[in-house]
Amino acid sequence: MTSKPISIPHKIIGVGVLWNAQQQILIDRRRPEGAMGGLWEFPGGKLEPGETVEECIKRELMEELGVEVEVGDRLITIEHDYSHLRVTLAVHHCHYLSGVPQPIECAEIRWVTLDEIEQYNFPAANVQIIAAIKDYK
Ligand SMILES: Nc1nc2c([nH]c(=O)n2[C@H]2C[C@H](O)[C@@H](COP(=O)(O)OP(=O)(O)OP(=O)(O)O)O2)c(=O)[nH]1
Ligand SMILES: [Mg+2]
Repeated sequence: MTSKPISIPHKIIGVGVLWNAQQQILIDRRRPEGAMGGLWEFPGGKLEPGETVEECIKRELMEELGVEVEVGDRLITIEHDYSHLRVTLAVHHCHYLSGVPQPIECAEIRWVTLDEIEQYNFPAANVQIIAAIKDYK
C-alpha cells in the first residue's frame, strides 16, 4: 500500500521591520480569530504574482497600516514549518517615510524597543527574526 504525499500549503511572506527615529520597531497584533490569532507580528503579507519582495513589503505596510516606507536591506529569510503551513518569511528593514500608522488590518499596533519586545507573544518563526535584529544592532 502506498500513502498519498501530503501537500502542505507554502506561502511566501514579505515582512517589514519598521524603525522610527527613536529606534523603536512597529509590531502589530493579529486579529483574535483565525490562524495565530492574537499573536504579535511584524507587518507584512503574501507575495503577489509578479511582485518583488520589496514591492510586496511596501504595499502591505500601506494596506495594513497606512504608512509609506522605504524598504531597505534584507535582514534574514526564514523557512518555517507550522503544522499545516510552510512559510518563507523574507524580512527587510524598513524606514518610516510618512503617514500615521493605523490598525487597518490588525487588532492593535505598538512601537516598541528591542528590550520591550521580549514581553510580547510572537509566532514561533519570529524567534529567529528577533535574534537577527539583536545581532544586527
Ligand atoms: N506578517 C507576518 N506574518 C508572519 C510573521 N511570523 C509568521 O509566522 N507569520 C506567518 C503568519 C501567517 O501564516 C503568514 C502571514 O500571512 P498573512 O498575514 O498574509 O496571511 P494570513 O495567514 O493572515 O491570512 P490569509 O491572507 O492567508 O487568509 O506568515 C510575522 O512576523 N509577520
Ligand atoms: Mg498580513
